[in-house]
Amino acid sequence: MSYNFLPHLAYIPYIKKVMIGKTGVLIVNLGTPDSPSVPDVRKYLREFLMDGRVIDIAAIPRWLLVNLIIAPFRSPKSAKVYKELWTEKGSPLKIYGEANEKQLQKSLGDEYVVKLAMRYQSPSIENGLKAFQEMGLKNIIVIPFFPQYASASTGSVYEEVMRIVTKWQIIPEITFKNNFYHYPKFINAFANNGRKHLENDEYDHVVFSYHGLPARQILKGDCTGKTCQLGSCCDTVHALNQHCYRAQCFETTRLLVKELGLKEGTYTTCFQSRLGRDPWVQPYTDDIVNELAAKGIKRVLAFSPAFVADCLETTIEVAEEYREIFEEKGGEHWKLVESLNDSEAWIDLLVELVKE
Ligand SMILES: C=CC1=C(C)c2cc3[nH]c(cc4nc(cc5[nH]c(cc1n2)c(C)c5CCC(=O)O)C(CCC(=O)O)=C4C)c(C)c3C=C
Ligand SMILES: [Fe+2]
Ligand SMILES: [Fe+2]
Repeated sequence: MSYNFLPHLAYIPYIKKVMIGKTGVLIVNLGTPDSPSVPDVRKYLREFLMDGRVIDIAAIPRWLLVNLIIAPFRSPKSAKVYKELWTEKGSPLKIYGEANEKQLQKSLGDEYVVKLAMRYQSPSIENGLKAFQEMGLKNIIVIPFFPQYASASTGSVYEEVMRIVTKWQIIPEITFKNNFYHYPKFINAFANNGRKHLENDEYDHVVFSYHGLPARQILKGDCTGKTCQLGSCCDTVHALNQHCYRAQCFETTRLLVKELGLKEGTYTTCFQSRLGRDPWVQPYTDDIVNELAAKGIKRVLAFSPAFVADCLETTIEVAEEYREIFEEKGGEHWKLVESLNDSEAWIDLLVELVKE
């Protein structure tokens, strides 16, 4: 029997690229504009807000709302704020994401291939997955950088990953990490960042401010249709409300409070970044800031545990805008606890999420 060896030589260039047996780790954050210019911010807001999981109304009214109202009017205002946030190296959300990609790759070693993706703008989920596909990886782990599950964040990342891989001939094993708000490594990492402030300074009150969500998005996720009334029902996480974003946020606060040894009555959970006129999950952070100042509270430490990297929502909204409101109303000191950013503790948690 003759065997022609030569055609196989044609595969040699691919042998370098194909990494059979390795695991791909796609770390995904929300996304940020390419630059703080008005056109780039407009492009980002359009892509972000046209996502039906973010503005969950019918496609035509959503298109009209985003393209005729929100994007044109909000982009110049948001661009101004992004300019304030921007550093020489770019947007903090992306800088920390790129650092995390390198740090996690180093910690995991060459059995894994780590790639950063953004749900909106760049680097895209599509390009990250395409790179994994070309490498012929054994399996893929997707880690959305959102500690608590929400359809608008984690759910949207899942949908985008599935939209892409359903077109593939071979779909490898894919693991999605749904949330990690209750992992001791997550709680300890945030608590340790806060503890440094609490030990060095006096505070009268601690605020835990989470990204808000339209109330209906939570109610739509209630599998029983009657478990969640957005009130004290979110005070515990149990089998029927385990995916309720608001319940997961309250549980995050409880675990942080326990770790920090805070006394009842000295802390508040609230929700920031309301957009539009529909009711969002309550209490609203701006109301709480006003109430605390009116009660004579002078010194507040603020945590933002819905974000794993400092970004517009923390550095500008929590650290600056709420501080300004608080000080205008008679408060004296308002301080944001830094996020997990590029800390070792965050990378340790990511390693646990990959290896568990
Ligand atoms: C309907 C609107 C919005 C929903 C729902 C929403 C949910 C949601 N968002 C995050 C995380 C981030 N959001 C960020 C910015 C941001 N969010 C919205 C609106 C909704 N978010 C807007 C319009 C913006 C842009 C800022 C502005 O123009 O004012 C960011 C910061 C990005 C950055 O570049 O720094 C993050 C992160 C989560 C986790 C979430 C659901 C729980
Ligand atoms: Fe947001
Ligand atoms: Fe709930």
